Amino acid sequence: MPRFFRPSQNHLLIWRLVRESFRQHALGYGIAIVAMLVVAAMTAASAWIMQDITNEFVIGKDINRVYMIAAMVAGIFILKGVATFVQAFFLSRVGNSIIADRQRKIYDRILAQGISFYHSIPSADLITRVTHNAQAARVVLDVIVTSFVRDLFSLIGLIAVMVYQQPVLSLVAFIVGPIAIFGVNLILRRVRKIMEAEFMSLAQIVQVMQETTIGVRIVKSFNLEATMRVRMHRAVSDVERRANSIAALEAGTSPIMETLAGLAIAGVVLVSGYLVVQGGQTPGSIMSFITALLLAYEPAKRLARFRVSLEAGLVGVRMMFELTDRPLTLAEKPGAEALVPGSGKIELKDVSFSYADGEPVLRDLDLTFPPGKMTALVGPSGSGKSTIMNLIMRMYDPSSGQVLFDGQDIAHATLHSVRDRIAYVSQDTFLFSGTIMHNIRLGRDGASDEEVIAAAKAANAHDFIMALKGGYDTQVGENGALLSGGQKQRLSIARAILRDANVLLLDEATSALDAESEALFREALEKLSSGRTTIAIAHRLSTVHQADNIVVMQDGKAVEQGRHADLIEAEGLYRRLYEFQLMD
Ligand SMILES: Nc1ncnc2c1ncn2[C@@H]1O[C@H](COP(=O)(O)OP(=O)(O)OP(=O)(O)O)[C@@H](O)[C@H]1O
Repeated sequence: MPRFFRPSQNHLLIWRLVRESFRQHALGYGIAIVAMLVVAAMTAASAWIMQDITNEFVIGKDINRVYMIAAMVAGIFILKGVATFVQAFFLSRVGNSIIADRQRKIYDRILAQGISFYHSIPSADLITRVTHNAQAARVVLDVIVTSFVRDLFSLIGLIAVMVYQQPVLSLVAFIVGPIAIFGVNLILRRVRKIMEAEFMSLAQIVQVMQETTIGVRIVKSFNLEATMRVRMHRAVSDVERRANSIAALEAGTSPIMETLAGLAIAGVVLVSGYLVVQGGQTPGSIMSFITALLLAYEPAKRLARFRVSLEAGLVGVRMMFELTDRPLTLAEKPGAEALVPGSGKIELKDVSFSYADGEPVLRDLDLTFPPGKMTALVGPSGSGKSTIMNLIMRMYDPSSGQVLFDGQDIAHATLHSVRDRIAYVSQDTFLFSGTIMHNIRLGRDGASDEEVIAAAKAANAHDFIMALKGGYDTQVGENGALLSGGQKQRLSIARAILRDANVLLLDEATSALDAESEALFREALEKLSSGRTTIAIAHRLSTVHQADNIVVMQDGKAVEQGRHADLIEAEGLYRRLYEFQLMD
């Protein structure tokens, strides 16, 4: 797991989280903190008043004082109840808003990342982070606020009562505290390790689930149910085991605390009994002291466990900052400007490129894609065809050289303006959840229903859409599961037609369509490509026949160029590919 933060930097992590969150939610936290201070004060007051209760009842026998004390007791508890409500209400509201906020921030950052980021982190890991890490931020802040304000101030108030009432007895209680804290801290290191491992197992569950749903056809047809079940059950058991370990560790703090507290309280009872019986002290003071001691136990216990709870949450917070702090893998240059629209001429000038630290995939490539013409890219698998498209869409920047749109280097343009010029029809059509209307309209935000229908007609999709029961309002299912391959392709053409960009990138599907679908698709494509700068990764003979120019790629270089007939005549690589019925 990549780590930006070492454990010793926990305090920096906490400080950053607290600073960012408190600044944004100052009012909510302010109200919750005031309410917590009231709770702390009322807790101390309830211990204090035990003195009066005991003394007046046992010794004073004054009925008017009893009324007054009863009223005070009622007042103290009502005030404490109201303050507890206010504190819980505002803390939850702020907490929920922090989760929502963090989720938005994590998602926005992920969305801003370049494509290589997505290849470096498994999607299941990202999904788990969006859901769990934001929760962790809330947990950590809740622990900090309740511990440092409510518990700490309650404890201070109660200790003040204890010391005031019985300074000597208080010493007995104070010896025990540090021992308990030391014992609990021994547990810390293991909590951190287990939490990190638990996160990985959670991501594993999401991953198996994703693969099961996306790959359900393969799972079923290859009888992979048993294999998937084993993977899932293993991941689930891992999470279960780790959750149990955490529970055991957290519960492990209780015996330490209970034993020590029991000993302390027994000691106090012994000494105080002696003081009352032998020393002639008033029972009221002792009662008040013992009440304060008993009430101090819970906040003291929570404070002692504070670091265990914090550590568990910090694992998620650390991962969250690690994700949101990651530099963008592809960013706009400062002062980037929108491309000035032109005829649609695209050039690659002396372009070399390699993915990450790998071998060069493109080498000193010079290519020109003339405006309004169709260029077919052909070549053996792995020769760099898709990489050329990636660079034209600026999914990556070249290692050296330039990609020019109408003479302008796209590395200096805004990403939006580059992609706005392009309509991309990918090999595997991707449909989003929603209706057919929605899916086509993604081509151009704000297009009217009529424009969508016109695009569908031009893409030869209108007739099949109308034959569906729901027409344009038919839900396509996850990634278009309810449509055929040919139908999905025509929808993606409709989307590209609607986009009306002057550059068309077409990554032709390798899988064959039936003759009718193929004919409908091809006709739609011809309409789409006419008058646009079209670059097609071609797997079909019909495409290369239609192309104005064919670029033959091999090992990252353009080894041949020309029209179909010329290349056949040249008897080079193209001819061999052609004789093998083209491409891969
Ligand atoms: N994201 C990536 N990270 C690392 N290497 C990659 C990545 N994508 C492609 N490659 C490598 O780059 C080389 C060129 O790949 P590219 O996809 O451009 O070839 P192609 O000609 O489109 O192949 P095909 O016709 O099989 O799709 C291949 O060796 C491939 O393994």
